[in-house]
Amino acid sequence: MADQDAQTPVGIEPPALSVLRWDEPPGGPAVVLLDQTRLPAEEAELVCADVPALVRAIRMLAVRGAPLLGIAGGYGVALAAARGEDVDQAAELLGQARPTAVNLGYGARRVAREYRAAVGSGLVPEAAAVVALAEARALHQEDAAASGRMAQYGLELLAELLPGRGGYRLLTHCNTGALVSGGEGTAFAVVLRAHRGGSLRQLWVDETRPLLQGARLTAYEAGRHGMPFSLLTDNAAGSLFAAGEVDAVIIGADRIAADGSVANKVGSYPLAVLAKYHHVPFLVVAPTTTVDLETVDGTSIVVEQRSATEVTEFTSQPGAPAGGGGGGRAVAPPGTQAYNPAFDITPSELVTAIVTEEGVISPVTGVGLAELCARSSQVTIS
Ligand SMILES: CSC[C@@H](O)[C@@H](O)C(=O)COP(=O)(O)O
Repeated sequence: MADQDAQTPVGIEPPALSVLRWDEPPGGPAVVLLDQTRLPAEEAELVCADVPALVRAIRMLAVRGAPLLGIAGGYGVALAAARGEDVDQAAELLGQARPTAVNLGYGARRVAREYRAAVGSGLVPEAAAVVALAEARALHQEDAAASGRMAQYGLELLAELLPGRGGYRLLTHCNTGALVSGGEGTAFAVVLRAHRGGSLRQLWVDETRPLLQGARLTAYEAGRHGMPFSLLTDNAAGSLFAAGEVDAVIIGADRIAADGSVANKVGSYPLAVLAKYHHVPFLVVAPTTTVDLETVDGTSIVVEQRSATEVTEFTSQPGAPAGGGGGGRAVAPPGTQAYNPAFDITPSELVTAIVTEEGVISPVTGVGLAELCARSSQVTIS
C-alpha cells in the first residue's frame, strides 16, 4: 500500500520507481509493469507474459504516457521474438493498441526492424531475439538520457522566460513524470529539477478528468518528492490564471505534427488558450521521438476516442466498454452518451516553446522541429 502521508523532505530522494522491466522467470520471459490503474492506493506489478496481455495493459492504461508506451512497444516486440512469434504482427498489434502516442508504434517498429535485420544477416531466430531485446534496452536507456537533457534545457528556459522570480508557480496537466519514462519524465522532469534546485514555489496539478492521471499519478509523484503542490479540478484553472497564480504551464505531448501542433491529454488546449489570454508561457516538453514529421498538421492527428463509461461513471475502470457497466458509480442517467476524446490538439501559435533533448524551439516552427529531429541520435524508422 502506498503511504500517502510519506512525503520525502527536500534533499532526500525517494527510491526510484520500477515502472517497467524485462524479467526472465523460469516460466518464460515477461514484461513487468507497475500497474498504474492501481495507483496511488497500491504499488502492484502486472506481469505480461505475451503480446496480447501487454496490449490489454496498454488499452487499460496500466502502462501509459508517450515515452513509456514507446518503451513498452519495444519490449513487447522483444517478447514476441523471445517466444518465437511473428514480430511484425506483434509490432502491428502493439502499435495499434492506442493510436495517438506516436512513440508506441515507433518503439515497436524499431525493435521489429532490428530483429528482421538480424535474421537477414543470417542469425537464427533465438540469436535475433537477443538482438531485439538489446534494441529494446537501448531505447529504454536513450529515453532515460533524453529525460535528463530535457530537464536541463527546460530549467534554463524557465530562468530565461521568468527572470527575477523568487520561485516558479507551474501548472501541469496529466502525468509526465517517472511513470511515463525510462528516466524522470518530460515536463515533470523539469519541475523536479526546479524543485531540487529550490526554484519551485508551487506546482498546480490539474486532476485531469476523466481518468485522473493528475490526481492519481502526478500528485503521487509530487508527494514522493516532497514538492509544494495542490490539486485542482480542471475547470478551476481559469480562476487560478485570473488570480495571477500561474507563472507558466508545462505539459508533455503524445504527438507533435510537422507544423508544430501538439496532441496531448484532453484539456491541454483550453490551458493553452487561457495561457495566451493571460500572457503566461505555455511550454511543451517532449523527446524528439514524439515529433512526427510525417503527420503534416494537427488535423491529421488521430485522436483516440474512449469509452463513455469513463465519463458517465466515477472510478470507472479505464477502457470499460461503452453503455454502462464500467464498474464505477454512475453519475449520469443510464444510456447517457458521452464525448470522450483522450487528447486534444494545441496549434503551434499557442505554444511558447517546445523543449526536446536536442534543444528548445521558440517560436515553434516546422523548420525548427525538422532541425532538432535531424540532430537527434534517435533511430529514424521509415
Ligand atoms: C510524456 S507524457 C506526455 C503525454 O503522454 C501525457 O501528457 C499524456 O497525455 C498521457 O496520456 P495517457 O492517456 O495517460 O497515456
